Amino acid sequence: MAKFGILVFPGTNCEIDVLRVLRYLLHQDAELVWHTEQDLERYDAVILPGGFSYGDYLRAGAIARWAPVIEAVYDIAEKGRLVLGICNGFQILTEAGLLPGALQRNRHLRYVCGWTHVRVERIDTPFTSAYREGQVLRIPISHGEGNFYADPDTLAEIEKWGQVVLRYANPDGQLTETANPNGSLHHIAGIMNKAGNVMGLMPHPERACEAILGSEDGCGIFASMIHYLTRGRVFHVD
Ligand SMILES: NC(=O)CC[C@H](N)C(=O)O
Repeated sequence: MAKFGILVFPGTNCEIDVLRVLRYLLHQDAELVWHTEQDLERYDAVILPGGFSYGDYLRAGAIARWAPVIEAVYDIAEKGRLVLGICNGFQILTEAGLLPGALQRNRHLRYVCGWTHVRVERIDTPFTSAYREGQVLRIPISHGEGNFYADPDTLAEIEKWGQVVLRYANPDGQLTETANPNGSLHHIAGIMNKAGNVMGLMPHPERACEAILGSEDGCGIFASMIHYLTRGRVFHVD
């Protein structure tokens, strides 16, 4: 069993969904952690869930990034523990400099909420080993600022290091214009750091872990993390 800390900032709203998946569906030790916490040493993995931390004032994630708990996130990331940012959590991780690039307002300047498809680009990571290479996942999105941007040099480096984990695609895995819901460069939906222990993604895998909710495709993210943490290595299912 792995021990997960789920960070909660004022305005976070997806923490119970993540807690439910980890505790009741996947039977892990998981608990909520308030943003004032300064020590995350007791967790194998930390998740920054979605929401509207500090009301998205200034920019989504720009204020949460200065919360006391973020210093502790730097510490455990440095030690190679797993850190996953979902939606607003991804925004906070880019603001904190733990992941490259930025999440700008959606290209059409509208909030988008609905189902999307993402193609798994890497399966040799602690977050995606439960999937098949090129597998297309059906996972919902819900954001106003999900338009991934990086300057040309940073984007080239992200691609060169193979840091793109998920790209928006159509159900056949093609990177068509209409499959990109927010204008993200290179269809980027999820990236990791160079070390491979910090990942952020805009889609909400915790909302796609039960068939009754319309998809179980998101569960592989959490299952991969658990496998990595309990077996100590990346595992390929097939
Ligand atoms: N679901 C979320 O985490 C929303 C993220 C952020 N508040 C946005 O609108 O972009």
